[in-house]
Amino acid sequence: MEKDADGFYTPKTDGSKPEEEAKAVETQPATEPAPVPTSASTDLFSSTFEVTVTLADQQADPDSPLYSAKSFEELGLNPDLLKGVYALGFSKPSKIQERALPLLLSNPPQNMIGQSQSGTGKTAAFVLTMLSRVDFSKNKTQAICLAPSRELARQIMSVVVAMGKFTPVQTEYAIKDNLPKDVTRITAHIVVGTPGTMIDLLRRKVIDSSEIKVFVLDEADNMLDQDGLSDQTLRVKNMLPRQPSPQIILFSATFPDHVRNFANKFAPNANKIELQKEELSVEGIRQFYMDCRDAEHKYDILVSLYQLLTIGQSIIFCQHRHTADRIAQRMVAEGHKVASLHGAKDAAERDSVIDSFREGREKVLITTNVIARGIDILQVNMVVNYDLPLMNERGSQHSSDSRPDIETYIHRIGRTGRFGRKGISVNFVHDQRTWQQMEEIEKVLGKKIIRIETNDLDEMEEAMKKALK
Ligand SMILES: Nc1ncnc2c1ncn2[C@@H]1O[C@H](COP(=O)(O)OP(=O)(O)OP(=O)(O)O)[C@@H](O)[C@H]1O
Repeated sequence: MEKDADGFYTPKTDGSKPEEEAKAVETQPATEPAPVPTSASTDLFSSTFEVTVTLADQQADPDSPLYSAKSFEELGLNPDLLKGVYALGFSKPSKIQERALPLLLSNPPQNMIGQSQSGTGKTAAFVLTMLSRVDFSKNKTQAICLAPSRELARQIMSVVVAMGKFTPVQTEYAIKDNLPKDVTRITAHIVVGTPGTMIDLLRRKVIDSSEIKVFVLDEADNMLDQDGLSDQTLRVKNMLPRQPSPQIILFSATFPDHVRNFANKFAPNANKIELQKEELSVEGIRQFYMDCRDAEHKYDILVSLYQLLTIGQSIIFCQHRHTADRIAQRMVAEGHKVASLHGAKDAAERDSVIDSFREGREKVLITTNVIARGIDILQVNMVVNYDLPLMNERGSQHSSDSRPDIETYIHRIGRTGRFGRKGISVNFVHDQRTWQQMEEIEKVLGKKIIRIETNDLDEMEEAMKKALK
């Protein structure tokens, strides 16, 4: 894999589509995802802070989710995929990769419900399975993958393209505004997208589902949650072949009980890899909170944190789209450089904002739950919960439910501390209610959330430095 000076790789451009199919659909997506950084084996964290623990140390520690006793060679991957894995800079599998891949690749194919902490390499496990199961000699769609956001679908695609670099794989997106309206046929081996567009393509028979043999749901608990995308996900499943039914692969860092039951029905007789409740959050993420006087004070504190937010990169999560926009506009008007991203922006703008953040051109991203899950940007060392995530944001069924949304909290803070790196999260609380919500999060996760004085930025900086060491 070619890396540029900053250690980024360039995804393969797939121009190998036969002529007549190329007429039906452009093989290249309208917007290419930004390159995803590779994981150098020891260069964990490039900021002004010194890092003392190396990835190699963590991968040798049996208590770490990154630990593995095996090598990639021992996991049954074909040589072209091994080349792809090594070209990405992976030297050893993580625990979830070591455990899941032999099960995922064994024959006859079996379903999988796999859980592992954020940033521990689930994507590679399901991407390698899709690539392993495709018969490249057939120009038919054989694997589909659904994710809850276009940003995540684009990121997954960049991993498919990178890991499949030494194979003739053809890929296509099923995300809004990425295909010509009059497209009549997609023959790409692997299609990655979001449920609405995937339904549309299957319904119109643009994707012929008859040879689909792998069906992946990333962020599966979200894709199967009644308050989330379960209706749409079910519709996709109902359009896939019944006999033989595809191998169904569900992955997430969280599987709350109410979704797990449904997941068991959705992926019957699945092999299961589960986490205990106390293992849910990642060790390398230090959690803090700041006690703000009122809602307006939250804004002042955020602004006063700006220097710290830009040491590495930061993601600020708000409850509402308009809050994200308003904060971003105010900060920009006051001379700060920040970007905002949410689901009300059009596709082209969303792509350009996330790409620019991924490439480090923007250092502070103010957003909503739209990118709470899956997004993998190694330089993000700080997450701020400007508003805590609440159950009532999940959907209409919970419209008056102001309990904290623990799963979304875990995913949000998991945007930092990726694959053994250090990171910090800061929660803003500003009244009795938000205080109680945070206490509940603390209780459920069993991890101390440490107070930092809002008027002592030196303390904040010190605490940050310590947490990131
Ligand atoms: N074996 C490996 N060696 C080195 N780096 C790896 C390995 N596997 C994955 N990575 C890197 O670790 C990072 C996190 O991986 P990934 O995005 O798949 O996490 P995840 O488990 O899907 O997280 P989330 O639950 O947040 O979606 C990525 O940058 C990926 O390239």
